[in-house]
Amino acid sequence: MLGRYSRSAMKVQKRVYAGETEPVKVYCRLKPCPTAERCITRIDKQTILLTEPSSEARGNRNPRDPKEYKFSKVFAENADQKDVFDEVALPLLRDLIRGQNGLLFTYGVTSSGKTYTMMGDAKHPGLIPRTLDGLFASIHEVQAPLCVFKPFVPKSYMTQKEIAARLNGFVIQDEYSASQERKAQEKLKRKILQSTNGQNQGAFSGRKRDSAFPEIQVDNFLRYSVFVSYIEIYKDCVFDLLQKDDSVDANKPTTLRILKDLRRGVGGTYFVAGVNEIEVQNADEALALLERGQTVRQIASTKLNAESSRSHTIFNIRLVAAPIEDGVIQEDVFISLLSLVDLAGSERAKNTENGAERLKEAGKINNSLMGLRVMMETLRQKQSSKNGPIREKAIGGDAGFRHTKLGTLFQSFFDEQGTVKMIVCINPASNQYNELGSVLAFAEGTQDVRTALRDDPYDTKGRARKAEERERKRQEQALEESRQAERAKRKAQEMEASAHSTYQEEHSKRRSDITMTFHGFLLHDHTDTRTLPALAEYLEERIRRHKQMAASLMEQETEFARRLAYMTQQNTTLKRENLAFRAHLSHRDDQFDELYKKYQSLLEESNMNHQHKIDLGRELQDLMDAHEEERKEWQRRLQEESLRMEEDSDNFRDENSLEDRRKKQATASRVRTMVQRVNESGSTVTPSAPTISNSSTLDSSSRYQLRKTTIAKSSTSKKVTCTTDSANRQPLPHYNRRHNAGGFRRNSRGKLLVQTSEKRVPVGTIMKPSSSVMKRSVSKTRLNMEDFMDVEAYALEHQDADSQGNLQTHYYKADVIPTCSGGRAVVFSDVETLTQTDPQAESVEMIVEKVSRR
Ligand SMILES: Nc1ncnc2c1ncn2[C@@H]1O[C@H](COP(=O)(O)OP(=O)(O)OP(=O)(O)O)[C@@H](O)[C@H]1O
Repeated sequence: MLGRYSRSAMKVQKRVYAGETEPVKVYCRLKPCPTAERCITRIDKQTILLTEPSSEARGNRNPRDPKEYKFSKVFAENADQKDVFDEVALPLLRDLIRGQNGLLFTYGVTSSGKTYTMMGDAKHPGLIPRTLDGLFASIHEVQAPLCVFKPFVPKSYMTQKEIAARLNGFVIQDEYSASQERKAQEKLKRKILQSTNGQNQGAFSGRKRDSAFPEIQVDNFLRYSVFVSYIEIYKDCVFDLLQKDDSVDANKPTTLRILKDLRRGVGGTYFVAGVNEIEVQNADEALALLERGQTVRQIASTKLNAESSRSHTIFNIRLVAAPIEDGVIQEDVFISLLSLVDLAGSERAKNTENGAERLKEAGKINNSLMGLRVMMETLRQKQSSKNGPIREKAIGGDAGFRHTKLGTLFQSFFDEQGTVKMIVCINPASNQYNELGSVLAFAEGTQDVRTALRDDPYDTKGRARKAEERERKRQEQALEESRQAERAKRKAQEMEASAHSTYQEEHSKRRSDITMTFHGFLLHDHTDTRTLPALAEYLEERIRRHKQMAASLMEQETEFARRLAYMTQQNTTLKRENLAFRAHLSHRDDQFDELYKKYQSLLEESNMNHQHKIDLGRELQDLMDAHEEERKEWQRRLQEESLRMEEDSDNFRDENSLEDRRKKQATASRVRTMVQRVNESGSTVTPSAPTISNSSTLDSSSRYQLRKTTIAKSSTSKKVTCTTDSANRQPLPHYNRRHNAGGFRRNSRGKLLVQTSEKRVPVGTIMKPSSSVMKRSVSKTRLNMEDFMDVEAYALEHQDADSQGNLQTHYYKADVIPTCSGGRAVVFSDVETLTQTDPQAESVEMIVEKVSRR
């Protein structure tokens, strides 16, 4: 619960300076109200009275008492924008130029004039355009060239501590690098400004400008630059309204990226990481960016289904300054920030339109506004205790700043970092009564919160100390130089004296020569014709020598002047080279940074790859180990198995050897009886001719019966039948058309080329193609390519001997197919083999012989 606010703040009116504290100043601005009935009356410059409207009071059993609220100043309904600027924003602008941070926000119910106060329009420019105009009017003579101040970019070799100390800060660039970046910066600005398709652009360019600004003292020993950024906070999400990469078109609502990272930067102020901050050189540029931001906001809000007034906007002006010495801007950079905030309208949920989304939105807005109120109240309570802490940090960070994005960004200003001011905008119409009580109570209570200014923000003491130090060094140097000059002078005097004495000696010698000679010229009278010509000759000689000496002196002078000019020229060239070299060096530095970054990332990648390689090696080793294990296991099993088989076969052999011997003996006696019988009949045994038969009639029990295989051509079934003994009956093979003696493509009508061996053994058997094919065949022993051109089939007859020495004739059959390149491909499709054996070789005697040998 928020407590009641006291008015003690009003007592603290005196201006405070660095190291001291001051209360948050709250101003009240009344919006012109056309209706007659109103609930707010301005009593005096600082007081307003809130009265319950008669319409409300009639239905209320307990009518509320009128209540007075006091503020730093109450602007009447007819107060113009300039009045508000002079009273509220001008001191903040002064502070900004003095290096102090400042926060100014407008607060109030929807449509109470917050945006009007902050922005205004071309005819009535609000606080932002006026602040920008005032700022540039003050610093234009001491403005640094564009891009001399460059936002700090962390380098890969910096430690986290070094980075943290300079985050969101600036560095100084040399002229060469600045000129390199200038074009890119201009291009970026153009791109951002053009990206709104010119919508709403330039409304402020024709704004009404004040003829003169109150003079603001600037430090002439500093050089300034201005950077602006513009963000929106909607439903506690931060959006960059100057984001550079999206073109903004009313027909194509843009998507604003959410920036999540709020960080503490240099000087302890919070900033939105990744926000686009643009250097501007005049108020028009800054306002064009502001308008662009507003257009983006309107277009984006259409997409978000939100009205622009449902979000908070923050326009940040950062003034960057650095001392200049001997025309060179020094590295000591000072930054001050002025945040101009247009808060979303505070309204009660019951006043919002129906709809869950709207209620949620209102809830978020009220949350952040309520967060703000809670923060203020906590600070107020803590600070109200005697010698209570001023800084939020000293309070222990429990003031609730970091619960919302808005709170986090406001925190810096309550942390010994600057001045805070608030304008509470009031619509005095009577229908606003219910809203105004809480708004005014909060606004009045906020005045009890104190903030502290930064102590010596431009480090005036430090700079004075440094200036003293420099002066001391300069004096010491001057003293040393004067001593050296004295010494040199003395030496020069000595040298001069010695030269003089030498000269004197020489001169006196010459003089004495002359004098001596003169002594010889003793004129007796003007008719002394002996002395006078000699004297004239002597004088002429003297004159000639003088001329010679003058010419030599002139020559020496010319030579000296030439040398001096040469050295001056050399010096200028060297200076220029030195400058170029420095620029080059800085460029190299940047390149080095880039390369170092790349090197780091490659190193990381290589480390990762190395680790990956180690992991893969380990995996491979594991797999190999597993494989080796498996192989050993299999070997072991194989050994076991072969041992077992050996044992089995030994047993089997033992069992069968007896049986075998018995069978052999029986067979031998049977054959012997047969032979005997044949001998008795007196005839010889000849193998029977092959017969066409469907079955064997031989004794199936005999292991040595003659198997007669007959190949027959059945005219009806065209099947090859194979007769075997019934015990070893095999499944009947099927006839394959390919094996037909034709064997070539069925419908082939082309010629057949038969290649036979030169030393062909005539077989004269069945292995011949069908007669129709044979009629078209050509037989050759040696072939060349042309032979294949007009044939469709090819047969190769090949003969050799088998392992028994029997003749084998192979008949390879192939189709000859033309190829696309005009050649011929030979595709073998079949082979017939005929083995011829001698039936005599298997005579009964031989069998008997064989059997008896076994
Ligand atoms: N002091 C004033 N003088 C003249 N017109 C005003 C004044 N204050 C506000 N207005 C007008 O009132 C209307 C609403 O004002 P404005 O948009 O500034 O309200 P707001 O508080 O910013 O609303 P929201 O919370 O919706 O953003 C505008 O048309 C504006 O021109």
